[in-house]
Amino acid sequence: MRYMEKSLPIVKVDNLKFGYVKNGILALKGISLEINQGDFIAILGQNGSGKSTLVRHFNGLLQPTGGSVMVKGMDTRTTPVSKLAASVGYVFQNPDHQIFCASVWEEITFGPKNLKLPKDVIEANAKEALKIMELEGKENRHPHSLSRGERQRLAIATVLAIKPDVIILDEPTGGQDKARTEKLMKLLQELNAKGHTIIVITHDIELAAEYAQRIVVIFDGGLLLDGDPHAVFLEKEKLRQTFLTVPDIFAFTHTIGIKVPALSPAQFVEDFRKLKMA
Ligand SMILES: Nc1ncnc2c1ncn2[C@@H]1O[C@H](COP(=O)(O)OP(=O)(O)OP(=O)(O)O)[C@@H](O)[C@H]1O
Repeated sequence: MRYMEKSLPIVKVDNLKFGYVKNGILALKGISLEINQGDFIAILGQNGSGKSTLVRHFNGLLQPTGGSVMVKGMDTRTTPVSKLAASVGYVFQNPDHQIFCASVWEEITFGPKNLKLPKDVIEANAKEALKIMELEGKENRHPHSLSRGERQRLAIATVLAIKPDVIILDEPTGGQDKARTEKLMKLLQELNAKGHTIIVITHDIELAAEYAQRIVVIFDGGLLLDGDPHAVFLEKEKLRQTFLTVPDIFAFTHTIGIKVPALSPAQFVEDFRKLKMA
């Protein structure tokens, strides 16, 4: 069921601060951000800038040290993680931090069972997720006997089986080849078109440019940039500060004076074709 309260942001982050107790690191230094239903966001930033720490607040894995995070109007500090899990699914950067069952089938049905979904819905969701992630026929395998790429896809499938409003993927393309990466990003686009809010953490600015409608750049625990890819890519100074380089095709088409610079080579070719036909 998609979130219908359109007047409210689906996730509202207000002056979020977070410090890790064990080493005293202040990972988030006061971030404010509103995520709307249907957004497709790429979160960029250097290693250790706070990207994972930020998104782990969205499903209650972490609780704010200061400020607040509201999900569908629910304060994550007072809402059980099990309730948040029905709305926000988080795919870990390392699938082995997520996978713990003895078989693929157990793994894929664990989340829906925990949410006490009806048996037939659990089965249907699990089968659909396995099909989408091309893991059919591997139901009885031990997850740790799968390849790294397959384990990554299983981790994604476990979240898809819950059908949460918000799907967060922490560097989902690690361990996937180019074809699979493209397939995964296209799948995320389809899920987005069905109303799911998609948040992808990535170091791949080209990927962000091609698929995301909004780019958020985190720098040293703070929000450096937030906007559509064109607006963000024009902020050269700020991007330089965090060692991000705009995609070559954007830089090229911007330099030669194209009014709306291309975000991907495919888009450039498409724009050029249209121009020729006009
Ligand atoms: N479990 C933890 N315990 C203590 N400190 C942590 C923990 N996780 C992250 N940190 C620290 O918090 C800061 C932010 O880390 P975080 O993992 O959120 O960054 P990131 O932008 O996701 O990095 P990467 O791109 O490397 O995944 C870093 O200084 C990191 O060392």
